[in-house]
This record gives sequence, structure tokens and C-alpha cells, in this order.
Amino acid sequence: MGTALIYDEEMTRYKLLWVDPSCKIEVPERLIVSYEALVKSGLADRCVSVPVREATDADILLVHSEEYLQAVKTTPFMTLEEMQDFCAQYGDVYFHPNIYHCATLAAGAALQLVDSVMTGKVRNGMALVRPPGHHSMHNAASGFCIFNNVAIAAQYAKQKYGVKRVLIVDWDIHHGQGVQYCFEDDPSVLYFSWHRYEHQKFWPKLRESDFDSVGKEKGAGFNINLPWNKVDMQNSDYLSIFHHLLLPIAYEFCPDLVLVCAGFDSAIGDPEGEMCATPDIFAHLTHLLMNLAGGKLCAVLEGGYNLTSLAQSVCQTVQTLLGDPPPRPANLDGPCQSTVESLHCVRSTHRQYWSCLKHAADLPTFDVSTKDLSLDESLNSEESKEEHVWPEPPKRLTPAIRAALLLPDGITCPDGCYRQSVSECLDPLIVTKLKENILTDSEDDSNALSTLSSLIDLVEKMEKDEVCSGLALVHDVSKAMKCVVPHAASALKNRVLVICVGDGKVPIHVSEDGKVLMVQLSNKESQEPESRYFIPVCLKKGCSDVSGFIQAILSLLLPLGYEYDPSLVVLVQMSDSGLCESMWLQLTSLLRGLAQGHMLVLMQKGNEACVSPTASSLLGDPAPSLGPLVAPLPENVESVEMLRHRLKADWKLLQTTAQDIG
Ligand SMILES: NCCCNCCCCCS
Ligand SMILES: [Zn+2]
Repeated sequence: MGTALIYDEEMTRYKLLWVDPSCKIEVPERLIVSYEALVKSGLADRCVSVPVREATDADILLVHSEEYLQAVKTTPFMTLEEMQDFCAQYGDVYFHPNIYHCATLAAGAALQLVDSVMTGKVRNGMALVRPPGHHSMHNAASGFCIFNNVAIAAQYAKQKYGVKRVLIVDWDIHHGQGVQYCFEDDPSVLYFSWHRYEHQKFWPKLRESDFDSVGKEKGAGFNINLPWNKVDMQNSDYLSIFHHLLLPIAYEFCPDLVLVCAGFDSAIGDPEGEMCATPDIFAHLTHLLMNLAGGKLCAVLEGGYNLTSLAQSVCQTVQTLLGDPPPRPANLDGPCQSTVESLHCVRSTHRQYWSCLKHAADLPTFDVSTKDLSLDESLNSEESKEEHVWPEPPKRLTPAIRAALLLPDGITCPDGCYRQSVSECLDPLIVTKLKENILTDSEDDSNALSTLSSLIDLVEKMEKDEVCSGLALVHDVSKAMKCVVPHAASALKNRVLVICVGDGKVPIHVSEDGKVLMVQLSNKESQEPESRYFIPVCLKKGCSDVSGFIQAILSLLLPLGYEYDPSLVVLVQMSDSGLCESMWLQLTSLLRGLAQGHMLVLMQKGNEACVSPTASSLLGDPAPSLGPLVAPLPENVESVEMLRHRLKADWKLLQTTAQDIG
């Protein structure tokens, strides 16, 4: 199934008709440059083009009042003065004779996207729309928004498709107060927003945008606000919030549908956000959300006012929706002090609502001074804001072969995959090396030899970018590891992340040179980590504690993996992993976000049934939903927390509390 792209140039046909400094950034060119970039990069052609439609009155009344709709319907016939008067009652929004029509198209586009995804016509998609929606409220326009496109889409999905749980992720740099108000008391819609806040000094300057607005009545816990109290936030800050706040809760919530208020004013260069996160980070944010709800994800454009970073960010998002692995994240640091404080506040506030936050520390006690209540720097004059420049995101060329499989005879190669031939011509050099370190002479050499040398051949093709990912079903995964990992570590100029799932003894010693980072997920009692680069994660009752396992992946393994930034990931399914298939597929899909998708999966013969589902993950298909999660085993949360505590001195992306970073 494909990716829908919804766009109609009619939505470019309205603009600001008078002088208003607060609205001048919302221009038609925002849509034009975004769509043109998708066309120019060839991404538009890879999408399924879905037409817009006008939202009906009934659609709009799912969120807005009758009187507000009627009032907006009169604007096309207003004089300029009447329109200016009409706007005066709202904040930072303008009207135009054609904006009502465009607003019905923007909302209709979001509904078309929901229809396309919910009927299975496409897997996911993006709607490029204006006017944006997330600030508009039941009775009012606000912040360039007329109708709340995403809120209407959520209500529509619940009403028409009986969707039980909708996750709305708002990565726009402004707080979508309209969305928050709409679902405040509704436990079926989880609204997550991060936003520039600066202790209530940044627009829309609302007290209820702070972290302690958790929703009300039955909706308590289903509204999550992450305030950015400083500007210049970077990729590490964004990833930390996903790893330690949004994703653990999102997996526990287990949505049937994910809607994204995809605003790109949170990207570098944007005059509103003044952040430093680069456009490629949206590939990772998208990728990390794509394994929820079985991949049913609808991204709807909100803000984004720097035409260069907007276009680049839109392309990064769409290319990831199409299944291309994200680019390697550039020089990640740890989260900054302000981020960790906000993270700490939100996690401790929401601890009572979410079992994955059970171990979140108590609210940090800040002395007032850290709130720097002096006139904040963000109000400084225009000229002192230096122009940010950033490198164009690297071309995400996808190797000709997305997945190469090394399979024993008799096992069919799943569609879309390339069968790696068991190499006949054995490289004598390799043969001797294998004979020396790995093969015992008792072995029936020919078979083992050819398999292992084919494995090495596969790794080399990955290194040369001829193959994106690989999967090998072998007699003995330990031997395969002993053959592949040292070769990759020595041959590759960079780092190899090895993830072993299962209780077997890890057959390779990990040196301190950092060329290999080994993480073992097993139910073996975790002894002291042998070295900084060997991390045993002990999960009681094996991996049957799915929620304990997924929390370990999200809050420990992924931060480690992103910080380590490997050039190759080797994922080993030991014989006795005991892992349920859906958890295994979540792990495979999530790890694809590293090393630009260069992942080699080693599976023990006997797991034939798991080959084609794993192959589809390597091809970019989303993993099936894990289903609603029960609370993780306390001892598993405990052991992961202990490990995180011990490792955070070495790995900054593991930090989650103000003390951690102090
Ligand atoms: N300096 C201009 C102030 C604009 N304030 C409203 C912003 C609305 C963004 C919608 S994503
Ligand atoms: Zn915005």
C-alpha cells in the first residue's frame, strides 16, 4: 500500500490584503514551494495523488459552532473594512474573500486523507493545506487558522469509522490550544503538543499551555504539553522527548489512528520558532510514529514560515512515509538543561496516569531564579537574530536492493526481496580466516564455509550501498555473528551496533575501542556490564512482558542507538528468544531508523515462519500494532531504570531528570 499526497493549488488563492505584521508570514508561497520540492525530488510521483474535497457543514460542525460557521460564511461578501473589523475580534488571523472556500478545502483534505487511510486505499499520507487549523476553536479563529482541520479529522474518524483511540501529535512550534480545548475531557483522543513557551511569554501566552494541563474529568492524562522554555532547541532535544515521553505513552495508549499536526515552524531558520533542529529530524519523528496503529498515519500541514526549511522538512516527512529509511542523524548531543527540566516536569505530572512513567522522579524543585523572569531575550530587536544557515539534507538515495536474503534451499524468498546467492567462488583469503577463527575442522566445511562467506559478501554489499538491509537464516547464529561482526567492525570505517535477543551466550568479546556496541536483551540475571560497550538488559520472564520490553526499547535501546549512531546494525534472534512476533517486528522496524536502514538480521534455522514478516519490516512496511499494553512487570521497569541510571553518565541521551544533567 502506498502513501497519499493531497494538494490543490486553489488553497494558494488567498493572501493578506492589508498591512498586519503579525500575519505577513502566512503566504501562499508556503504551499507552492512545498509541493514544488516534492515534484522536483521525484517524491510526488511515488505518492498516490488523492483529490481534495470541500468539508461539508456537518463536517465542520463536528468541532465548530453553528454561529461561528455562519459568521465565517458571510466573510466572502464583506468589504475590506468589514473583513478587518471581523478579524479584530480574533488573534493573529486574517480573512480574505476566498479564505472560507480554502478553509473548507483544507478541512476536506484532512478528511480525504482519513478516508484513504481508513479504507485501506493507502497506508499513510500527507495533506499540504492552508489555512492551518490547530489554533482555531469552537467559536473562534486564531493564529492564521479558520477551521481546526485535524480536530475535525479526529471526530470524523471516530464517527464514521468507529475509531476508538486517536493519537494527535502536534510537532508545530506553537501550542494547538484549539485541539487541546476540543478534546480536554475526551479520553479517546490523546493530544500531545510541544511548543515554544518561554514561561508563558511566547504566543499564544496561555497559562493552560504549560505542562500541568493534563486534561480534565475523564480526559485527565490524555493531554500532554511539553513547553520549550528556551529557543535554539536541537535534534537531540526533539529525540529525547520522543524517546522518554511521547513514545512510551503512545505505545501504552495504543491508538487505532495517528494524526500529525505537521507544523514545520519547529525547524531551523523559522522566524517564529527560532529553533535549531534540522529538516532531517522530521524523517526520524515520522519514522518513530509509523509503527503505531499498524502504520495508519495522517500528516496534515500546520505552520512553517521559512520557505527553505519548510520545503526540506516536507520532503523528509513524505520520503519517510514512503518507507525510505531516515538519514543518519547528524552529531547528536544530549538534551539541554531546559529540555530536561520540562521533560522531568511533564513525566512526574503524568506519572499518575501512565504506568510507563511509574518510575518518573518527583517534580523537580526549582528556585525561582532558574525561571529567569527578567525580560526575556526573545523580545530582542529584529536585527540581532542572526540568520541561521544549515546544510541541505543529504540525498537519501535508496540502494537498488532494499532487502537481500540469504536463505537455505527450500525456503521461498518473500516478494520484493533479492535472494543472495550462496557464493560458489570462495575468496581464499576469507576461507583461511574463517577456518582459523571460526570453523572447527570437524565441521562439514563446504556448507558452513559458503554460508559464512556469502554473509561477508552481503555485509560488503551493504557497506558499498548496493544493498540496504539483509536477512540470513542460518544453522548457527553464534558462528554467523563471530564471522560477521568482527569483519564489519574492522572493514567498516565506522561503528557496529549488535542487538542480541535471547538468552544464549554472546560469542564475541566486545573491545573497549567502541567499534562495536553490544546490547543483549534476555532474561538472564544481568551481571555488571562487562564494559561500556557491552550492555546486558535483563527482562524477567524473557520477552513475554511485552510492555516491559517495548519500554526498554524506547527509553533505553533507542537513545543508546541514536547516540552511538552506528553505520551498521546487526540484529540477532538467538534460538531461545521467546519473543512474540509482533514485538520482534516492532524492534526490527524501530531499529531501521539507525544506520540509514543498514541492518543485517541473523535468525536461527527453525524460525522460518518469521522470515517473511521480518523481510516486510526491512522493506519499510510498518509493524503490526502490539495491542493495548498492560502495566510492565515492576521488576523489569526496575532493572531498566537501574541500567539507565548507571549508563546515563556515559550516554547523554538517557538523561531524563534535572539531577541527571546537573
Ligand atoms: N510574529 C508573528 C506572530 C504570529 N503569531 C501567531 C502565530 C500562528 C502560527 C500558526 S502555526
Ligand atoms: Zn505554528
